[in-house]
Amino acid sequence: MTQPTSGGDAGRNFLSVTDARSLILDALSPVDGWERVAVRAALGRVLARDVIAPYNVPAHDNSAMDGYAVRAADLAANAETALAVVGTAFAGRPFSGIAGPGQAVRIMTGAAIPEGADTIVVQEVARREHDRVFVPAGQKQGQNLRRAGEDLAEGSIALAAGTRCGPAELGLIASLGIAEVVVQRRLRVAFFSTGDEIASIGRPLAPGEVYDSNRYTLFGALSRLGCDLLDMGVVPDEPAALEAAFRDASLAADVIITSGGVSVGEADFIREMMARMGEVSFWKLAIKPGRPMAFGRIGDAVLFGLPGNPVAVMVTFYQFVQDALLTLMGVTPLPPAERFPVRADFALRKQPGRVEYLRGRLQRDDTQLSVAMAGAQGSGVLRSMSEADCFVVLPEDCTAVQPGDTVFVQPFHGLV
Ligand SMILES: Nc1nc2c(c(=O)[nH]1)N[C@H]1C(S)=C(S)[C@@H](COP(=O)(O)OP(=O)(O)OC[C@H]3O[C@@H](n4cnc5c(N)ncnc54)[C@H](O)[C@@H]3O)O[C@H]1N2
Ligand code: MOO
Repeated sequence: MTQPTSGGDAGRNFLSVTDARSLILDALSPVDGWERVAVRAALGRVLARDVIAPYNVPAHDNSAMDGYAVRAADLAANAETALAVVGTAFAGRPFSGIAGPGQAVRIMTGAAIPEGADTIVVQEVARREHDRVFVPAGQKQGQNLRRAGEDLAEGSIALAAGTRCGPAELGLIASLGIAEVVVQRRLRVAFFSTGDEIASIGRPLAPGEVYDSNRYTLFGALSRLGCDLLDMGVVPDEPAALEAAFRDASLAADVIITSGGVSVGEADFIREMMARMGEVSFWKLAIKPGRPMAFGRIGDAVLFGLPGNPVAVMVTFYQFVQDALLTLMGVTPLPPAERFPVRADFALRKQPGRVEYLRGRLQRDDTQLSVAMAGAQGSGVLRSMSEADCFVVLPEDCTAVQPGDTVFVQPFHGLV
């Protein structure tokens, strides 16, 4: 395991984002269990076994263009060559004869290359006169041909175990004639919100209450990952209720995600409860937002105690929890974090010693991409999260940003 290092902040030994990620990912391995599903049902699922190509793809040498299948040896180097057209090859209806010396076969895209032919001349350059075709000089042997096994050789790994299936993978599996694949079982994730001030939607707010948004955000994020969800609602700040919720969650799920109660407030029983029921570390991360976070285990379940602030939930989910869940789901390798440099269109002062995730909006003019702030940056302001399309990631040592500076952004597309 990586040794935690100080994230600065006046030497208060905050855990850095990099170390927290390593501590989490090093502690996790894929859950056991697989099932066999039909190709369509594999969308979003993780392959538990390699998919092996049962035959060559393409299965036979075939034409990449509509035109004429010819023998390169027949063609004159510097002059037009006349050939006798002896038949036609269609995709799915091959020419049954042989293309002999001085002969050509009319051929359509995808049709098998007739025996004897080795080159395709596209019809746009050929001149047809009755049963003869005139081929101009300058053709290259083997042109416009797709070779058998060019995409995948029989017996080779078409998709490795650990691949998460998207549309391309479904198509690839189908192209091999495979109807079912073996995938990892779905991850079971239990989640609840904590806090006496948190009200579920569907009733008016009492004074001092706020509606529960975190459970809806988490529902969205977890649903996209294809997890089996156990939504346990809002659990009040009462030891007996919290204990029952943790016990039930740890028996039913692989992962428990909570929000709220991980800081140091007087009503934050949840910290004590987590510590008593399992092996849980409480971290102060060198990050903003999302500073307090808990990670560990209760029974056999992996626990993430996320901070209560709604944007802190999203930042910690996407910077830590998502890759942890993908690891438990068996995804390997993890998709690389996409980051790219753009010009800042804003000014900002920043405390050193922590990574800040700002909500940004990418803007394009004719020549370059830049990023503006997406609105108020408080860690409870979900509106700017909804208006943003990227995180602007300011590293620990950054102390200020001026318009025109280069900053790194992490686009939501592909992340969220
Ligand atoms: N003395 C200190 N105070 C705080 C610290 C600290 O280090 N020392 N950290 C601050 C930071 S940063 C955060 S983030 C919060 C996180 O604290 P908790 O995890 O204990 O969260 P709560 O106090 O329960 O809630 C914080 C905030 O978020 C609202 N909230 C909570 N749950 C929901 C929900 N499900 N839906 C919508 N909104 C929710 C809650 O009402 C609070 O406003 O602590 C700081 N304090
Ligand atoms: O860092 Mo807290 O995470 O401000 O919201």
